[in-house]
Amino acid sequence: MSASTKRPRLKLNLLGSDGQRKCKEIMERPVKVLQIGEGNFLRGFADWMLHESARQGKFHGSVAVTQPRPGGKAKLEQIRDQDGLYTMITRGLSQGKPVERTELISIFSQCINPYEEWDAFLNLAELPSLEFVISNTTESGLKYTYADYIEGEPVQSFPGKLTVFLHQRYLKFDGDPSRGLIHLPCELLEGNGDVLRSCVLRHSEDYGYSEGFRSWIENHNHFLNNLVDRIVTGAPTQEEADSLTNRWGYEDQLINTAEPYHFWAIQGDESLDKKLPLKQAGLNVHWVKDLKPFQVRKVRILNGSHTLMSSLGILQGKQHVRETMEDPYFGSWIREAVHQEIVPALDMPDHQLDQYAEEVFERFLNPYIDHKLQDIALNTIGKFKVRVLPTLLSYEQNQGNWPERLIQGFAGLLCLYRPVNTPEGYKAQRLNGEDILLRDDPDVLAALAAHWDGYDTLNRNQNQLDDRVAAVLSDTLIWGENLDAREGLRAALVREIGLLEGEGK
Ligand SMILES: NC(=O)c1ccc[n+]([C@@H]2O[C@H](COP(=O)([O-])OP(=O)(O)OC[C@H]3O[C@@H](n4cnc5c(N)ncnc54)[C@H](O)[C@@H]3O)[C@@H](O)[C@H]2O)c1
Ligand SMILES: O=P(O)(O)OC[C@@H](O)[C@@H](O)[C@H](O)[C@H](O)CO
Repeated sequence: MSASTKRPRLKLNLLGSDGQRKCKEIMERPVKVLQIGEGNFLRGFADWMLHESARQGKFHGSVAVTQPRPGGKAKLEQIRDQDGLYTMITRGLSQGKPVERTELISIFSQCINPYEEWDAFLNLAELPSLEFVISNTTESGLKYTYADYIEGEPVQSFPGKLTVFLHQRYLKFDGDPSRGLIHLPCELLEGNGDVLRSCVLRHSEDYGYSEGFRSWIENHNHFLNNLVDRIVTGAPTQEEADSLTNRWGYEDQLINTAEPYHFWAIQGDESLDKKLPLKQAGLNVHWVKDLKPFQVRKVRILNGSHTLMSSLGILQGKQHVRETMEDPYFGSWIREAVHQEIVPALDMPDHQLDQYAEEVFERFLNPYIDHKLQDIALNTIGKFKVRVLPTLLSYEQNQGNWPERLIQGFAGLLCLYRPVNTPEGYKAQRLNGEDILLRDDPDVLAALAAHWDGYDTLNRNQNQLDDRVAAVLSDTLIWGENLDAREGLRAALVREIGLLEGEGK
């Protein structure tokens, strides 16, 4: 029997009178935010920020949390069961020093399952206090999916549900411009605000809503493009959870963990910080005119170095980001790749980028996080095209030669992605001969499998390798362009692949 089964579940009445008073003081504030999504990320990011601002007496509101899809009601029930309370543990290194903070988050005042409580969900739309909609439904949730709306029945998709919700608000307040909402979709898509707005407009046509409604959406609702950045790692191990249960005297089923670093860039006027006082609460939130530099910086440096290290690291038998960073060879290699090749290829002041890169390395070395390379490697080809390839190409354009380490990373990707179709899916071999499953676009994997079919690393000659690399690089289905037309790229890759194959023997 685990230690946790002997203890009561976290509830308001388990807290001392001071604890209850502090939590209630926030939870009894009017609902200002509709939250669509109850996942780890939002609870470890936006809710944690709103709680901090509320705790400081700056944000005078609370959050109504709702689940975004019919499945997964368990998490919402856990939230309800714990009176909306959960514990947030922030830990890692900050400026080289270990940081650990435990906070009880009490920002949820309502908890609604739209698939069972459709009317209660729509009633939230009529609240005069409501100002914001914050969502995170992964990249799969923020998209248009045609579906009819049958009055009284819940809409399945997130944008479809939001459209009906907004229509209810429009009718309730007779299209009052001041009742429009501010939308912050946190999904990691470029132009996330624009995407959500266009989904809502398409659904409003599908549902036959009036021109007046569409104009209210376009003119009086603000869909803000934004970029979120924080590594939120969710529940701790069962062993640690049991030990915390014993220490606290109650069980919290919703413990969440995250790194200290947090960053939120929102494309919008800074005056909005009066309504959503996050920056003034000292949080690392930036209201910006142009989100693009922040997006490029994060995608090329943080996500780019993740992607770059994942293929080479997996090929060489590494498991985690920290382990890769701590390896004397790989650790220096990734730092040099960022400072000497990624940063110079970006059209931004180097000192700011170098500083950001150092923060990223510190995050990668977080002793509390085991971030699996194989998780990062999910859909690597697509990620490589967005996160690494543009850097490689602009470096060559600016400097007139191919960047050594990015070419090595690309060669690593080409060596790993020689898939063989098996009953379990497309598999590849590491340098030590071990099989691993590749999780990528099946059409791309099939094309790569065909290009490498029959290739034998032990008995090939230079021309055979050259031919195979030419076939892969010129495949526009894989890269979206003929990369073999880029002068010198094939030769540089063939050289590095030759070295990697030599190492593997
Ligand atoms: N965890 C992190 O460190 C981190 C950091 C930055 C961004 N993100 C992004 O946040 C997203 C969610 O991560 P998480 O850690 O909260 O995961 P999670 O599994 O805890 O939560 C996922 C949430 O998305 C919803 N969802 C999933 N598929 C959906 C769909 N098809 N339609 C509607 N809703 C759907 C789930 O119901 C749940 O609310 C990821 O896509 C990730 O890219 C995560
Ligand atoms: O989440 P993905 O799969 O798109 O990318 C893998 C990592 O690069 C990513 O999760 C980062 O850790 C995250 O984007 C940090 O904010």
